[in-house]
Amino acid sequence: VTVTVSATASHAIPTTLWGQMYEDISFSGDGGLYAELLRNRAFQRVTPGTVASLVGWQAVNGASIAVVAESEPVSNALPNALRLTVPAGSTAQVGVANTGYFGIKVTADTTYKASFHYRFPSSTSSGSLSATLSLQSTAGRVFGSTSVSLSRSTSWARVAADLTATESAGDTSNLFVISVDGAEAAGETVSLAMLSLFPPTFRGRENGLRIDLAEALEEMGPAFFRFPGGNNLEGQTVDRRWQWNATVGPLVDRPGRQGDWSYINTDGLGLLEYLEWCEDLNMIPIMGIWAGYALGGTSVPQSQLGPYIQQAADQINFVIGDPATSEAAALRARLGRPEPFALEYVEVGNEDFIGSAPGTYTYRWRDIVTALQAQFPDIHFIASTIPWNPVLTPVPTHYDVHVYQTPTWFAQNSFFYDDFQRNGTLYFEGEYAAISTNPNNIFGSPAQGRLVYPTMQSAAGEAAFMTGLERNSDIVFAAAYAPLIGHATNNQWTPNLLAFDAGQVYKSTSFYVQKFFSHNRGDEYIPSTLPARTGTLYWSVVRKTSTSEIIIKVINTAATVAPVTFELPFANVASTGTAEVLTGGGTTSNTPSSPNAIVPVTSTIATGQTFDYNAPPVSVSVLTFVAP
Ligand SMILES: O=S(=O)(O)O[C@H]1C[C@H](O)[C@@H](O)[C@@H]1CO
Repeated sequence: VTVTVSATASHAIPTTLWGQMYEDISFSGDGGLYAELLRNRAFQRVTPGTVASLVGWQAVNGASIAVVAESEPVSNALPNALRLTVPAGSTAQVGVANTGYFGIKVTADTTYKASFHYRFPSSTSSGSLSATLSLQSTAGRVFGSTSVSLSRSTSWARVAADLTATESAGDTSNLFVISVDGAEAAGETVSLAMLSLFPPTFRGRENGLRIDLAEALEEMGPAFFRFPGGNNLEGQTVDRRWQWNATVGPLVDRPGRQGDWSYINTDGLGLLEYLEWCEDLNMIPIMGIWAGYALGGTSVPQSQLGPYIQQAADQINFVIGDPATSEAAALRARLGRPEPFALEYVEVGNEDFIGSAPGTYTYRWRDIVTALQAQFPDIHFIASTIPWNPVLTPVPTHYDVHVYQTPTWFAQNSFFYDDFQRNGTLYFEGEYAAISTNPNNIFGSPAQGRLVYPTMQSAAGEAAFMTGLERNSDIVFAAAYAPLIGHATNNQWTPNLLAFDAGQVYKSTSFYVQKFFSHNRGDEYIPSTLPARTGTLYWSVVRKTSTSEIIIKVINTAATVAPVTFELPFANVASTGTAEVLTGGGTTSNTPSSPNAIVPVTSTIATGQTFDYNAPPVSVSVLTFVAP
């Protein structure tokens, strides 16, 4: 194929084009990006006395443990506590252990920050009781420990201590243990609440993020961050929706909620943490507000939307409001952030094209946006229905389009936006991923074609589609693969851009494609010969004006080499450039057992006003060279 590149750019590429969609799904937040190591740390939303109430916890050396509804709870938000009773006659170290979120990684010379609230409901003895906090293997090998002194007060007290591991554990089957001397504490009962164990966090932020996951997300070079969902914004019922005000302030005041992906969310990673994360990575937030529809099918009647619109206004004011005029903004100031954050985009709901949602979105969108646009005239509100269906007023300026499909669909639909009318509307390709090879059952099981991890074929299909998003970035202002993160085995959705377990992060083929495009976005699009719409070879040409570089992305979805000749109209094209190439077997994935099966390879290539490039079978190539 010969590709003739035009001399002039057609449009500027929005700096917001490539970013991340995040929600707590497949333990991507609790147990993943959020660095808290203890599972069920505050017994939030559990029913005392049930087996589920003790998930993550186990007795040590004969202690009796149970989650109870505390007669005097540690806070209004946290009604439950773990009651630990030391049996009479014991001489061992007796206590309770947490197994973490499917394991706990222990690294030598690392300091962990432990803390918990406690009280002795019926203190029979006086004086203080020494307790040992330790990190140990399930076989009892102690990697690090420290001791704290518990005053035998009947009212709640908080203890915090650093715990340094002196050796690394061989695997992640480890426990965090709180124990007391059985003889000294025989017969005594202590209540434990709001327990926590943090490893070092990304940029050392308190209540922060797991370093290896955060660094992988940073490596992608995202321009925006959409949160808090996705389904996890919506709730199965109205009262289970995500509520911003329940996710800010001291952890002891955060009640948590039943998330929409089968597990309880601690909400320890909350609105303020999301906003600080956006600033740390220089990402613009695309913030979701709840829009009156719960996933179980309930829409709030139009006459009852008022309080929810007010809650959304407060959420926005928490982000950008003036502490002098908004209570929500004053709360932000009290939490240490008087100055506003940057916010330009607010998405109204999520996937309101499902079930009965479109029918009520007409009034939900109208009443919400009419009220909020008046209060926040500089915010762009994004509609989450199918574009133009239903017809909405006020007319949306932005739509969020989602698609989960096969690798072939993505390659064959890279011209999806070429035929869209240019009427000022902008599009957010808010969720897309090749998730199955079975066009007749996209959302089925692995046995039915569902991908467990991205493959080279799925990544190449997505890359082909992304050349179309780049070509149409005059109307596509942002795009994100979804889901972003998922636990390798304990998940509710596959494939995920990043997989992880307690020990490490696994970067997928699709992760590298997202990184390729994000790091090589360029700032102006240069038209060229159009690829065949339903062929197997796709490309896009951009210019990075700051370095006078031309960047050509070439995607070959065929199993055979694709020779391409590029003809450039520029005078001084460098004679050599670099090629970053991701290629491998079409069905090959990076997995926990083969984490680096397919990784980018960089090489030098010959370039010039006219040059040839052989795109390897099933490959994504980024060719970069200077052409001043
Ligand atoms: O069940 S789905 O609707 O397909 O769920 C999808 C779409 C939804 O926005 C997101 O939360 C989820 C996976 O990323």
